[in-house]
Amino acid sequence: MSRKASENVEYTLRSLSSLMGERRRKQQEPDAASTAGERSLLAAAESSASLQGAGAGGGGVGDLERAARRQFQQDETPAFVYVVAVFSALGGFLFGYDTGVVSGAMLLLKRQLSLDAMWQELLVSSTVGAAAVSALAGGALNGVFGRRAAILLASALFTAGSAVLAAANNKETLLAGRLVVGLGIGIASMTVPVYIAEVSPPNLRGRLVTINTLFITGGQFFASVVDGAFSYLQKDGWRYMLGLAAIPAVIQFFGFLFLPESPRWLIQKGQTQKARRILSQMRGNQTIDEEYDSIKNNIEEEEKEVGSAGPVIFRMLSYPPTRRALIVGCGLQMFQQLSGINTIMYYSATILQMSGVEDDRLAIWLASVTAFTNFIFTLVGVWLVEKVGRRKLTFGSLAGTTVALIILALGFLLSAQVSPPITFKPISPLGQNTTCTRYSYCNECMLDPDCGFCYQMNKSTVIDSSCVPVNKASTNEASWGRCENETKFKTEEVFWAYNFCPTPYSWTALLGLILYLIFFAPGMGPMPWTVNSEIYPLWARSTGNACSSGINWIFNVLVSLTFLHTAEYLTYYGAFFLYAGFASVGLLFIYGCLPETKGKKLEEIESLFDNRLCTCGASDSDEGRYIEYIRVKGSNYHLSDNDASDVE
Ligand SMILES: O[C@H]1[C@H](O)[C@@H](O)[C@H](O)[C@@H](O)[C@H]1O
Repeated sequence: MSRKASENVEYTLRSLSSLMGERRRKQQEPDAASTAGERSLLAAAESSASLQGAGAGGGGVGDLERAARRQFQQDETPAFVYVVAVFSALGGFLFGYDTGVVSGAMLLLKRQLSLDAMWQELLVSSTVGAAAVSALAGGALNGVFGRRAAILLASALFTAGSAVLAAANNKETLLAGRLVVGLGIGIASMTVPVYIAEVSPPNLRGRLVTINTLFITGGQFFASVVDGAFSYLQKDGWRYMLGLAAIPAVIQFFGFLFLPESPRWLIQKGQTQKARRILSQMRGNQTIDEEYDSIKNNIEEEEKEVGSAGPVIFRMLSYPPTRRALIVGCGLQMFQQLSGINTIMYYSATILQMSGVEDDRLAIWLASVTAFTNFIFTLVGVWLVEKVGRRKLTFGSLAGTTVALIILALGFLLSAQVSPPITFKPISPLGQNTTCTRYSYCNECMLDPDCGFCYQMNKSTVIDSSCVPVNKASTNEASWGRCENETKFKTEEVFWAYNFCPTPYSWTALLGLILYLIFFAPGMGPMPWTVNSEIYPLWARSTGNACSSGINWIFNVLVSLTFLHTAEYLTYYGAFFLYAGFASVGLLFIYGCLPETKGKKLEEIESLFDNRLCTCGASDSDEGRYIEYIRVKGSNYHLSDNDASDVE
């Protein structure tokens, strides 16, 4: 093929790709029209290329294009990108570990340090509260100091917090340690998905960001195993549980000393030379010119369009596409928490006990089966995200979650309906007033956190049942009476139920629990994080993620802190019906407002929010559309005129 012909083709394809890569200029321009425009441009380029090829001696350009296409398909993502993703996702692991481990640690801690209910609650929720604050503040941190610095800070906080916790000698020090760890979790939760999204190639972005949630659920599973293992070590077992997190934190810290900054952030800060080098490293044998140009053009255009004056959050709110993206991002995070995932995880031991598992330790181990199910099905999400896309995966997942919540609620409802009556009212020892002995049915007794149900079994019927106060130091036994201790359980042949009632319908709740995790884990678990990492333009990315992660943590605290009270007022089944109601509203929201971002370049995604909010359901037919950018010629690494600024 003649040189001239090949130059022409390169020119045509180059102008074509820059035309397509260009962000939508007019926000009023309808999506469908421009899509059609892009399609016809592609077709036009293809026909002009083959015409030129024919003119230049037959089939040359066709060959060239085919070769380019082959090359494009063969391009392999360098292992380095995976290394970077895995090291970053250690942040997710720590997030999961530190939020998961506390329930097991608390069982031992409350005995050893005689913690009352307020202190127990404080130690659990202080971490989540601190995470909310630092996630919100993490936006500014990320914007000014970069993603790498934020991740380094998060791992330093994790390490310091874990060391303080392992060495703590009183509850105040424990609280300080939990706060420090919480600050680390918040920063990691908002930075890691952004960082991974910014270094990933578009075709792998969803999968790599979803790996972060896989690490979160992996951390929760590992925490439950550690809890089980150290629960045998009654004295100081909690020190190991809380302190072990320092190991992955140190690994991440040292790893990140050698890992690079996000090239997109560097370009934004004008360090273009360094950015090119890192981008080349991340893309291996693929050309980076087009990606680099498109990031750069994008930043310049955005600065022109949105300006750079005033706080980012105000600019985001006054610019319709980012305002819509923010609503979608925060909405997704809010509905993730409102569907009750953390209540399910936290109370899985209780739900399992309800289904007939009476041994406490067995329930702790079975809770790790719950965490394992959450982990394994997140893996299904990692596999599905690039196949079915974010929108279908999230919608399908939430639909299944809603059904599972209804089954779970029905399980509790049935159990309450056939709740065994209280047939035996013991007299409390002198000076011990209690409300427990006033209840007439087990389900009333179970909803009172101060009381437990003590009963005997005659074949499969509950007999001689009473409601008595629970031992404050251990919910495994009553504070007095027939269920006072293990020895009495044997001599009196009684059983003790705290937080549940023995009924023949408990399996329904177990079925609901399993279905819940199977549906929630692949979609609603990871997608809010994944989608948020990609829907904001660069200038708004850290702030957007800070806000949405903050919302996630705020709703996390609200839902988990209010669960027991909600259950007290609405009963258990009422609480799960309420979550099912929230999840149904979430379904409408996702159907109407969540666009598909699969396969798109980060720079193109903003245009998905050009249209009025809640019109996404209408553009479903466009979902399968995929535009492939092919560069025929180009070099990976060269100095451009403006790059002289930061040559090292
Ligand atoms: O995506 C994660 C994941 O689903 C976890 O299991 C849950 O505990 C978190 O709250 C959530 O943000």
